[in-house]
Amino acid sequence: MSIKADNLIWKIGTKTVIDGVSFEAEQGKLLGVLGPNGSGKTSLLRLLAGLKRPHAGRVMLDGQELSTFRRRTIAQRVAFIEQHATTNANLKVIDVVKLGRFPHRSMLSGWTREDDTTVNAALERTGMSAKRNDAWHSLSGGEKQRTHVARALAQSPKELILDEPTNHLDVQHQVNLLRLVSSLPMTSIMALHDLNHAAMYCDRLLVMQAGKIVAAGTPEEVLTQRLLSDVFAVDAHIETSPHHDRLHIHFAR
Ligand SMILES: Nc1ncnc2c1ncn2[C@@H]1O[C@H](COP(=O)(O)OP(=O)(O)OP(=O)(O)O)[C@@H](O)[C@H]1O
Repeated sequence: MSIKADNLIWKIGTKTVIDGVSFEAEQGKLLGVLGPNGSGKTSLLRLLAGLKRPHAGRVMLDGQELSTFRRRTIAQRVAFIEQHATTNANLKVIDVVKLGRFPHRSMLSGWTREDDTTVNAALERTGMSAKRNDAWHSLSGGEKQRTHVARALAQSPKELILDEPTNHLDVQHQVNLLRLVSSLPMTSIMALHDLNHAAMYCDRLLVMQAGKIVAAGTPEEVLTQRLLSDVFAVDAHIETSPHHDRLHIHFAR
C-alpha cells in the first residue's frame, strides 16, 4: 500500500463534494480516476496531495496519516500536476523543471550533479530537452503541460498525482505521456476523461459519481456497457481490441 483513502468526506458550504471515499492505491501501479464532470475527481486528488484537508476521514501514506507529515516531507514524496497549473512567466523551461528539486535541497547544500542528472532525465523523458532554454511564456499549452510533468519527475516522487494530464496534448504526446506514466516505478493516480486511454494504460480504475466511488477494479471489471450507460449516459459496445490485449470502447453514433 502506498496511498490509502479512508472514508474521506469533503464539503463546500452545505454541499458534500467527496462523500465517504475509501480505496487503496497499489504500490508502483497506475490508478485511473474516472467520472463525469463535477463528480469530484479534482477535489479527491487535492485531498490526496494534502492541498485540502478532509472534514472527516484520513489520507494515509505508507500507513501514516498525511496530516502528520511535515509539508516538506510531503513535497519530497508527493508530486501533483494540477489541471490548470501555472508558473511564473519569467522563468525558462529548465528553471521550472529545477523547481522540482527544491524539496530535496537543504539550506547548505548547493546544486549537485545528482540534481543535474535528475533534471536532464526529466527533460529527456518528456521530450522537452530541445526547449530547455526557451522562455515559459513562449511555450504552447502542450509544451507547458509537458514541462509540468518534467518538473514532477524531477521531484523524484514516490507518489505522482495527475489531474487530466493529457489536456492540451496532441495525440502523439498524449500517447507518449500515458506510456511514460504507466511505465514509471512510482505509484500514480490520474484523473482522466478518455475511457479508451483508461482501458489501455491504467492498472486499476475508480469511477466517481456525485462524490462517491461507484465502481473500482481492473478496466475489464469496471468498464461495462451497464456502467457506461448508468454513469456516463452513453451507449457503447465494448470489446477486447484485436490490436492490443486491452478493452476498446466503441461509442454509438
Ligand atoms: N472551491 C469550490 N467552490 C465551489 N464548488 C466547488 C469547489 N470545488 C469543487 N466544487 C464543486 O464540487 C464538485 C466537484 O468538483 P470537481 O472539480 O472535484 O469535479 P471533477 O470531477 O474534477 O470535474 P471535471 O471533470 O469537470 O474536472 C462540482 O460540483 C464543483 O462545482
